[in-house]
Amino acid sequence: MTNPRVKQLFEAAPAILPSLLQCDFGNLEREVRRLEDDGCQGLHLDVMDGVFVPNISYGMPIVDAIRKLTDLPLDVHLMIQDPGKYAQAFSDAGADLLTFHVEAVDEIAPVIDNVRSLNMGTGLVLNPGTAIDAVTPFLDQIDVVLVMSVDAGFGGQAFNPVAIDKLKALRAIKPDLILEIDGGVNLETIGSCREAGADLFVVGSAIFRSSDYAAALDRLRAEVQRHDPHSS
Ligand SMILES: O=C(CO)[C@H](O)[C@H](O)COP(=O)(O)O
Ligand SMILES: [Co+2]
Repeated sequence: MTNPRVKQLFEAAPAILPSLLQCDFGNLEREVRRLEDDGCQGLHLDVMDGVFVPNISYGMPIVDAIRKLTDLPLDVHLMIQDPGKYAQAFSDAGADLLTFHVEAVDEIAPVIDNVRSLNMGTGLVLNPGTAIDAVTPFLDQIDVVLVMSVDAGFGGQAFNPVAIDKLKALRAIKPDLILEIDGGVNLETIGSCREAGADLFVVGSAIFRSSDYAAALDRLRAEVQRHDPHSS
């Protein structure tokens, strides 16, 4: 991995990545500063097109605005049809790690090659109903598998435990693969994700519905530490 911000993010793992979907967009700079001050090691940006998922969030201009606000690694989760068509634009906007859904493309390999050629970290995303067989042929070509624990499209949904078995299976297949989990991750669910092998934890509601982000992040980090499979 040659992208220095992605390298920095992976070295920080296990790490919590706030999903900005539910942040206060009217005060974006204040939100980003708060998360930086609270010791976050990266930000998760959810791009939804109203086609691949039944919801629209934001696109390149917001990624670009956040890039100008911070040097933190930007993990851009594309929930869009035909992601390869937009890889260059998201690279230009400042994405460091670009993840796209296997369900959104007919041919996965050319999109991986496209993202890699732009020197971004590359990740494949699996919705809860998609088996890991969809990503296993590509594990040597990618940097991350993002396992969804909700159907992509909305924040604030309940955690689907099918993700736990997928994390364990992927960890068993490739012990050094970076595994990311997204959807319904909170104080009750984050520990089992860590035990199952997750390295990067996307958290939206459990941070942004709290009045004290720092305290919410500290509690989540303590729970990750408590469930670290490497500590006795
Ligand atoms: O990709 C996503 C939704 O499709 C978001 O990253 C995710 O939902 C985060 O929010 P929450 O922690 O509230 O589930
Ligand atoms: Co996401």
